[in-house]
Amino acid sequence: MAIATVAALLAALGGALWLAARRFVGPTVQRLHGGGNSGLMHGKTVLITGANSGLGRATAAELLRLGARVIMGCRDRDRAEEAAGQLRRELRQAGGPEPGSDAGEAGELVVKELDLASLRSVRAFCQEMLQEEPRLDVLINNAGIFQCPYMKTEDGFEMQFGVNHLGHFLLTNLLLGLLKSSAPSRIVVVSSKLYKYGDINFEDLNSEQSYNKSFCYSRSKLANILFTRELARRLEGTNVTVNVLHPGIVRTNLGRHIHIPLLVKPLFNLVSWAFFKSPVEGAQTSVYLASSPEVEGVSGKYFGDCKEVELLPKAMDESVARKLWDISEVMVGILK
Ligand SMILES: NC(=O)C1=CN([C@@H]2O[C@H](COP(=O)(O)OP(=O)(O)OC[C@H]3O[C@@H](n4cnc5c(N)ncnc54)[C@H](OP(=O)(O)O)[C@@H]3O)[C@@H](O)[C@H]2O)C=CC1
Ligand SMILES: CC1=C(/C=C/C(C)=C/C=C/C(C)=C/C=O)C(C)(C)CCC1
Repeated sequence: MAIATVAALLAALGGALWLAARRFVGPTVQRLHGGGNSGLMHGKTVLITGANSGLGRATAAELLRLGARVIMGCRDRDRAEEAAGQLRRELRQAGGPEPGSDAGEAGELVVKELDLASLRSVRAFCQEMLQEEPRLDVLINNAGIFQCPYMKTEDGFEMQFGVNHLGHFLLTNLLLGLLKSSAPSRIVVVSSKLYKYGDINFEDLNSEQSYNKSFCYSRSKLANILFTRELARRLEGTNVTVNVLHPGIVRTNLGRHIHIPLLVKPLFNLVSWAFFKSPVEGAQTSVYLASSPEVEGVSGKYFGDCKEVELLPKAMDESVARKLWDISEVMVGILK
C-alpha cells in the first residue's frame, strides 16, 4: 500500500515537473520585433481581421511594435476599442513610444467595423477602406469561428464556411486593387492543420442536408488553402504574394462553442496552459509572413512555425481550387 502511494506521488511529481519543463524550457519561436527589427514595418499599412482577440490581437501587437499602421477589422466596435486601448497601454508600459506619435518607431492603431458574416458589412468596410486608405501593404485574413452550432450568416451561408471562407473571399477581392497599387504587398491567410479532415462537397456547401460542426470547420480551413493557391496563380507577375499558415494549437477564445462541464474546466485550462502555444507564440508565423524579407516574392505556400510545410494532395488540387473560386464568386455576387 505504502509502495503504491509513493509510486503515485512520484508519478504526479514527475508529471508536474514534465509539464513545467515543457512550458518553460520547450522550443520557443524567436520573436521578430526584437533588436534591429523594430522599424521593419515603418510606413506600412496592415489590415488584420478579428484583431480584438487571440492570434489577431497578438499579431496586431507584434506588427505595431515593428512600426506598422495596423487597421483592426472587427465585428464589435466596443470589444475592438477595448483591445486597442489595452494594446496602447501595453506598448507604453513596455517603454515604447505613444502609437501615432512622431517620437519613435511604434506604429498606429485604427479600429474599423467589419462583420464577415454579412456581405453588406464587408462591402461597406471595403468602400470605407478605399475612400480613406491610400495604401494597403499587408492583408491578414485571421478572423475565424470554430465548431459553432448550426447557424447561418445574414446572407444564408453556413456560418463557418461563410465567415472563414466566403467573407474573406469577398474582402480580399474588393481590396485587390488597393493591394496591387501598393505592391510589393502581401496577403496572409490563417488556416489550420485540421484542413486535413475536410472536403469541398460542392453539392451541399451550406450544409443543409447534414451538419457536422467539425467537418464544416475543416472544410472552411481547406477552402482557405485552396483559395490561397488559386489566388497566388491569379496574382503571378503582380508583385502581390499570398501565403497560408497553421498557427499551431493556441490558447485563445476559439474554443468558445465547445461545451466543457464546469468541474472539468480547470483541468482543460491546465492542459491548455501546459501544452498550447500562447497567442504571441502562435502569432509568429503570421508576423513572419507579413514582414520578413526572407519570404519576399514567395507565394502560394503553406507554413507552420515560420517554415514551409508540405500539403496533402487534396489541398493542391487545381481543378477543385478553380471550381471553388468560381462558385464563391457566384455566392458573394462578384461574378463579372
Ligand atoms: N487557436 C487555435 O488553436 C487555432 C486557431 N486557428 C485560426 O486562427 C484564427 C484566429 O483564431 P483565434 O485567435 O484562435 O480565436 P479567437 O476566437 O480568439 O479570435 C477569433 C477572432 O475572429 C473574430 N470573428 C469571429 N467571427 C467574426 C465575424 N463574423 N466577423 C468578424 N470577425 C469575426 C472574433 O471576433 P469576436 O471577438 O467579436 O468574436 C475574434 O476577433 C482563426 O482563423 C482560427 O481558425 C487555426 C488553428 C488553431
Ligand atoms: C483552451 C480551452 C478550451 C479548448 C479549446 C480548444 C481545444 C481549441 C482548439 C482549437 C483548434 C484545434 C483549432 C484548430 O484549427 C476549452 C476546452 C474550450 C475551454 C477551456 C480552455
